[in-house]
Amino acid sequence: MPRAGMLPGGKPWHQKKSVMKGALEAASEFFELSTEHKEMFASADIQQPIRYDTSSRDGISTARSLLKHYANPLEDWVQFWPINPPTYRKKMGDYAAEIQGVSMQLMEAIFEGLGLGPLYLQEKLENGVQFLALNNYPQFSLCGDKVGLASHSDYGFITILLQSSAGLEVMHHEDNTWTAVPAIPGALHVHIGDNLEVLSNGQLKSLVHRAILNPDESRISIASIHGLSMDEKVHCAKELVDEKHPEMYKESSFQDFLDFLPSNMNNYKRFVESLKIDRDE
Ligand SMILES: O=C(O)CCC(=O)C(=O)O
Ligand SMILES: [Fe+2]
Repeated sequence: MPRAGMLPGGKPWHQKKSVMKGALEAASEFFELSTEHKEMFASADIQQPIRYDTSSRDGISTARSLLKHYANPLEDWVQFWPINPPTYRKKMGDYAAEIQGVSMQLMEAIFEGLGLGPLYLQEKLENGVQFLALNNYPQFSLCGDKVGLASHSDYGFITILLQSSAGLEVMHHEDNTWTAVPAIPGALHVHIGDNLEVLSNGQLKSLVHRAILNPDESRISIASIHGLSMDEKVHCAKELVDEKHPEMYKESSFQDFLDFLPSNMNNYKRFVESLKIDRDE
């Protein structure tokens, strides 16, 4: 077990806190620059496989802007990251590496809890996808929509989220009500994604969440999504399937999810619902 004052991953707490602070600074500087110099970010600075987007309604930029890029292994992806602000790659890289370590420790504990052993899928996760989604939300204004990001569940096994101020809300499975997740300085929020629901054969459920605009200030969140590599299929762990607990979900890969998204997302609250095997047929 981690000692008090330490997070899994080894570094003392105060060092991790400064890594988190650095990531929020880098994200905030990136979004400031990208708003001021849209043309620069539409061309040279941003290449595939990185995506920068901003949405506006009736010409007013009410909704979030976002930057998405891969992060693991860092040495393969960092070359695609923004070169401006100049500190971006260092600060976000330190954060990404730290969080990848934290995710490995959390996955060990989760697999142990499921009875699969702490080393289950370890190598595949070490070489798996880490996907960073940086979100920049404007302050809530009375004329706009209060929802900055509509309800969804994340793909992958777990998401580790850092928020600059409050805005994240999570939905209870039992009654579909929303609870706000407080923004505690230096705290990370972790939730379960669709892959872990499939792998655990339904023992764990992916969490539906959304982002609400903050009435007092603009807000940044950094979601780090952890999963297997792009084409690797995730299926129910065979150790968790028996006569009493038949396989509940079809297998799928990250790539299947990306292919599914554009046309189907409106039909399902969570991607994982499209994978459910109907046993009444
Ligand atoms: O901004 C937030 O708090 C949530 C972000 C999120 O859910 C995502 O990027 O998938
Ligand atoms: Fe999410």
